[in-house]
Amino acid sequence: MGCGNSKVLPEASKKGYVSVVQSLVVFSKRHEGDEPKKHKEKRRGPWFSNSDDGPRPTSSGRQQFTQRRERDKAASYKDTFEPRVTARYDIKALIGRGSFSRVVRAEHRATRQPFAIKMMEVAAPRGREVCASELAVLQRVNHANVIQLIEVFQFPRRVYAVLELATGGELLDRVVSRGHFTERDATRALQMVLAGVGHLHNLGVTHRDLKPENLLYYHPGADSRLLVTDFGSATFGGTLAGSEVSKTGEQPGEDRSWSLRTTCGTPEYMAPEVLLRKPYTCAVDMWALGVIAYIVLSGSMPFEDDNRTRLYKTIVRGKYSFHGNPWPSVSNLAKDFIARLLVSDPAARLTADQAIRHPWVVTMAAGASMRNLHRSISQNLRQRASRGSSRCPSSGDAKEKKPTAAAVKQSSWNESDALKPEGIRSISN
Ligand SMILES: Nc1ncnc2c1ncn2[C@@H]1O[C@H](COP(=O)(O)OP(=O)(O)OP(=O)(O)O)[C@@H](O)[C@H]1O
Repeated sequence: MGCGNSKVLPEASKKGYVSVVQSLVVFSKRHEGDEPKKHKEKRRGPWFSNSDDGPRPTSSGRQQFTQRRERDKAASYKDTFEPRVTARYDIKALIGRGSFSRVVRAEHRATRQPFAIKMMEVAAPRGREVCASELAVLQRVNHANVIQLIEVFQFPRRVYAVLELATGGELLDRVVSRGHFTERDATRALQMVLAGVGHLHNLGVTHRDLKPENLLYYHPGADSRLLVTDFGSATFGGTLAGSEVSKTGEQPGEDRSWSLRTTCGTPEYMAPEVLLRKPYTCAVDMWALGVIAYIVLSGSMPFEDDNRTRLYKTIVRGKYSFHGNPWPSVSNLAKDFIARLLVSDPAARLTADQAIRHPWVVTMAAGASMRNLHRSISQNLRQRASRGSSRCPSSGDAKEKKPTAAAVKQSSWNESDALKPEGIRSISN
């Protein structure tokens, strides 16, 4: 993930390893209207060409080379897949790698439907914990804006999760590639994310690693759903009073503690209470959504510093500004929306249900197209990308990953970088 590969992992499910579905789960037909069908697989080009006119054209020679390389890689990965998996799915190409996973594009042999298969290494305890968190959540969720789990194959050293295949690219890729981006476009994207996150929170799930690269479009079409993905840090717990889970009257159990403590996530998106090592709730996701809204509207980060200690201090102080382009062109309502999410006091932060009803989201999504913010957003992202590339040499893994996330892709929390809890506390005093 970006520059750093190590992260503090969230706690494993106290129930131990989740029971996984080993037989085919009937694929829900709920989104028949927007199946990807013949949408082409997203080309993994860089965000920026030399001009502002969009991605650089790719020569057919280079395309052939890339396709050949993809095929070769797929062939080598295919060999490592369990025969029971390859008997049902034809492995087509490697999509990317995570800390404990490989994601491939695959085709169901009988139906020819495309899927993503996430192969998770579970031999080591850390990988097992991440896999358990991810599956525990994915087995519960069912929402148009959350990636859907289709089926799971479990083996002693590896678990294969068959997922909906998202071919539309990451949120920011689309912002950049459109050539035109308005507040209306931003609210449409945020509405979908808020709907997905609201569903998670109502189920008692806190995602804990919301960031633009974990928001994927289902297909490249303009009408695509946006999906919340990557549940490796997610957990049950942190539910706010009034959510469906708390309304059921269930008592907080071992697995469903009402406040969370583990420090995990990606530094630039971490809420102050996480950095302060206070017990926290799903409001941390709403802070992250405030950061995401800021980025989507400006191409810059509200909290940013090469020095992590200074970064954490800035976050804990809740210090950010709406200075520089394109902020003078952005509506006050949009700024109000962000300001109500980037609130240091988690209890005063908007919930997902409140945020989706914020006047900016409601009126702008229904309104006419507004000013084009695209040029400033692209410029800011490009500046970040060039700064980032000089301070974050790519790791071996990064080569396999989409280069598209370069500008805002952030390294995950690294314990060795962490402020001592007392250090952070002294900031707030
Ligand atoms: N269902 C999916 N459809 C399409 N692409 C996917 C899907 N799930 C994951 N990916 C892509 O596969 C790559 C690897 O994802 P994965 O979740 O394994 O790791 P990660 O989240 O990037 O890293 P980490 O495990 O360190 O958090 C990412 O680029 C991600 O966008």
